[in-house]
Amino acid sequence: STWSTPCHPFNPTEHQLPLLSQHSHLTTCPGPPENWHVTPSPGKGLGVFATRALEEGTIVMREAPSLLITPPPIVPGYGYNVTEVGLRVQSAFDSLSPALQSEILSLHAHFKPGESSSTAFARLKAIFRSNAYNTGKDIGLFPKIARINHSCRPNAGYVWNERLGRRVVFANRRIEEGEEITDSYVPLLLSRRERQQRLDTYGFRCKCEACRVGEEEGRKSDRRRRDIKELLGELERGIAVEAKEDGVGRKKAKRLAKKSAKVVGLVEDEELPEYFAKAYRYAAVFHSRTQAWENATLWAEQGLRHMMMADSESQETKDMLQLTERCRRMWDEEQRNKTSSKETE
Ligand SMILES: C[S@@+](CC[C@H](N)C(=O)[O-])C[C@H]1O[C@@H](n2cnc3c(N)ncnc32)[C@H](O)[C@@H]1O
Repeated sequence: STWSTPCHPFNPTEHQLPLLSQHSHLTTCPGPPENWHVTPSPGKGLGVFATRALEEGTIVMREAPSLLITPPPIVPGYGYNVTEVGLRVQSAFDSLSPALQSEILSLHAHFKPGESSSTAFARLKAIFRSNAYNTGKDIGLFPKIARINHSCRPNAGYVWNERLGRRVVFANRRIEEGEEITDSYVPLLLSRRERQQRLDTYGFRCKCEACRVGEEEGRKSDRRRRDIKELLGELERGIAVEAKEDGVGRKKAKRLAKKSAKVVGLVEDEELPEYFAKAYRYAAVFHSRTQAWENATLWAEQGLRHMMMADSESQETKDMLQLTERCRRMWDEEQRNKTSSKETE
């Protein structure tokens, strides 16, 4: 990745290019070539495209926010006080270098119908609304990541990495050379209509491959996403409850194991890698509760692979590694017991 070489040490102020020019060894070091570039995307303004094939898990970008605000408290039933958000954005913007300010001002701004676009304040507010991402408890603008267009079946995932202070975008499946890199602006477990309602804020009609399908295929996709949401909710509640060792407990564990296998099938059919790690983890946990060690191990390994892509050092990933090791040990033991009982026969 761009940031992991000695040319780009981790430094929260690295976006302030004028400072870098004082360190000639930094500016003369060419660094690795980017694996993406920004170019027009028909019907979508600019977009980000892969300059070479990117294997699943490849980090596309790691970017620190250029502008970050802590939002005001949400007013119940109303949301954020928009003017207050705007004032915080303006004040953060005013403290930036001219280079960063002009990078931000070059970003896309979508104005709502009837909204004034005549003042600099109105433009900055619209830019923020059209491009910002939630960043932990804050909201941030990432000018490079902001060029990534939306898809309801995105080929890139992202996480806010608190330790690095960066948003990380990675390929969640193989991306071909020349293919547009996409992420999602809205929760994906909504129907086409609900997703479109949310995307109206950004001022476009989604024509991604998940939305472009015929009515029947579209209805199937809506149903799958709704089922995934319901099943994940049920499994989430089930995981919090210790499995009982009695007959009722075993029956319940079997039922949940079956549902976890079902949700894996659904996220795979719907091609939503964003939910793979979650689904594989549930499948591993519930199959371990039924002592189906082979399946539990295979799913744990898949879950671990996907969590490693997002953040190899997160607590979630460490917990998954432990679960994977436990499943492997238990499966090995099961194999050994089978072999020795055959030998004694
Ligand atoms: C965060 S910006 C993405 C980069 C933007 N295309 C640009 O030129 O800077 C969001 C804006 O991009 C456009 N956009 C993003 N995804 C799109 C899509 N799937 N179809 C059409 N327009 C899209 C919309 O205008 C949206 O308001």
